[in-house]
Amino acid sequence: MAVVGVLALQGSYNEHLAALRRIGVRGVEVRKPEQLQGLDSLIIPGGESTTMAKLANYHNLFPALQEFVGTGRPVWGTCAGLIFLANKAVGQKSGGQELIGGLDCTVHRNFFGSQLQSFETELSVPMLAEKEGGSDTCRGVFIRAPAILDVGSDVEVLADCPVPSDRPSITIASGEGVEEEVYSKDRVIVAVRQGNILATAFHPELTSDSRWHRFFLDMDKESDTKAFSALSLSSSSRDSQDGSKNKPLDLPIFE
Ligand SMILES: NC(=O)CC[C@H](N)C(=O)O
Repeated sequence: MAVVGVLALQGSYNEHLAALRRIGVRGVEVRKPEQLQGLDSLIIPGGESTTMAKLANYHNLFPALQEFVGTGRPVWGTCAGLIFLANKAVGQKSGGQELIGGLDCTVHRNFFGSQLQSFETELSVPMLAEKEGGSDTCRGVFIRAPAILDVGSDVEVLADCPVPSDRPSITIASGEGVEEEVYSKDRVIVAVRQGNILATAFHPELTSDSRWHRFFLDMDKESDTKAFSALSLSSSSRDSQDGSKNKPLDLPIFE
């Protein structure tokens, strides 16, 4: 059976583990470098990226995480996890923070503003519907969310969303002082894929729609001949576990 690691330093790792359980996949908590060995793939959850980086440093996890991403095994970052995977992050606390990197994009850490500007919206995700069935939208739960300002040529954009009209202008502390941040486009990128790296600025693990978790597991199958026993679930049992088909998307999802 495929073993999916979930970085369990801080943030919504329990919700990811529960989402994996709902589709019959074993997730294991990762807190130490040696726990990355033997994993088929890794999820880096949302939370607070500066705190998570401090804890990752404390446990000397960065070299092992960078090596894991370098092996090409699937890695999915949600929210703070997206920030961790970006090659470049802006809007950081002064002094910045260490990143794992690997995803060729620039991310703004708190693009949509403070915790008070958290929101939910329906996102158009035709790719997800095409690959995993169901509706061509998904519920996007954005909690003091980052967004992706630009991407490299190898990065596929999976979803974007309108920039809220009440989005506050944000100042960025840089080495030279404080800069006003300007974003002039009316839409912003919130989900991308680059090879085996998946990143979402929102939290699919907080909804009952399992399709992002399925899509993540399917990525490895696509690029590798390894078979996930989780995916040998019959289509009827998969359908019966797919909250997006059988009931409205409910929040919150806790177990
Ligand atoms: N929900 C989240 O993961 C928020 C991430 C947050 N913006 C950060 O900087 O870490």
